[in-house]
Amino acid sequence: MSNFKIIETGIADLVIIEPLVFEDERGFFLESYNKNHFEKLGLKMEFIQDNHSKSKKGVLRGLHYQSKHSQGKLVRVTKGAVWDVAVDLRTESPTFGKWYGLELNEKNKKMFYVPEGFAHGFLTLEDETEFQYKCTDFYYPEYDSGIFWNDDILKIEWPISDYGILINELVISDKDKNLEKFDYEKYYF
Ligand SMILES: Cc1cn([C@H]2C[C@H](O)[C@@H](COP(=O)(O)OP(=O)(O)O[C@H]3O[C@@H](C)C(=O)[C@@H](O)[C@H]3O)O2)c(=O)[nH]c1=O
Repeated sequence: MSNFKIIETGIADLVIIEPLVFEDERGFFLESYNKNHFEKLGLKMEFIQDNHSKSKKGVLRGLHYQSKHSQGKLVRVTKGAVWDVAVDLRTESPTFGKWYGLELNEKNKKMFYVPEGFAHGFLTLEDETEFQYKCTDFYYPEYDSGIFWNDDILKIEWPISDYGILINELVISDKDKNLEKFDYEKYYF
């Protein structure tokens, strides 16, 4: 018996994790990580940094990766909602350059494991969205890298208008507005 259910995405190692939610008259309880249960499901990783960000609706963060010290990230939303995206940057992977996206929100309580060798980003769909994640490596600003969110080759289908967000009202950091294009010839990982 596991407290977690794994859903495959079609991209190797990139999985959706549904925690078992125990509800009662007080509210709910869930395990957001359990080393033993994860290992029994084939998810062997060691987390060494936890992060938490809060964003208003229409914020787009990403697509980020570290060129060295690549981070695996176990991501989830504890308040609000995001549309979360991972891009396979593993040069030898049959799905190199492919992306997968899904909604993570406080109701569905889904988690997403984005392994090392991927770029990651998200769009917030509600105000006051809180995003929390565990990482398998530390943050190294000198290796902080990324790919432009609206890259012509990746063609990520961000559900911007579906949520009544106007493209020219997206809130994106200056750093993220100036990220590189995706390059099939580049060796990422
Ligand atoms: C990511 C990070 C940032 N910082 C600092 C640097 C900067 O001054 C401030 C904000 O950083 P950023 O603008 O890079 O934050 P943000 O855009 O939220 O970065 C995050 O985006 C998502 C999509 C990811 O996948 C994460 O791994 C991370 O890259 O926080 C840390 O001190 N440690 C960290 O681990």
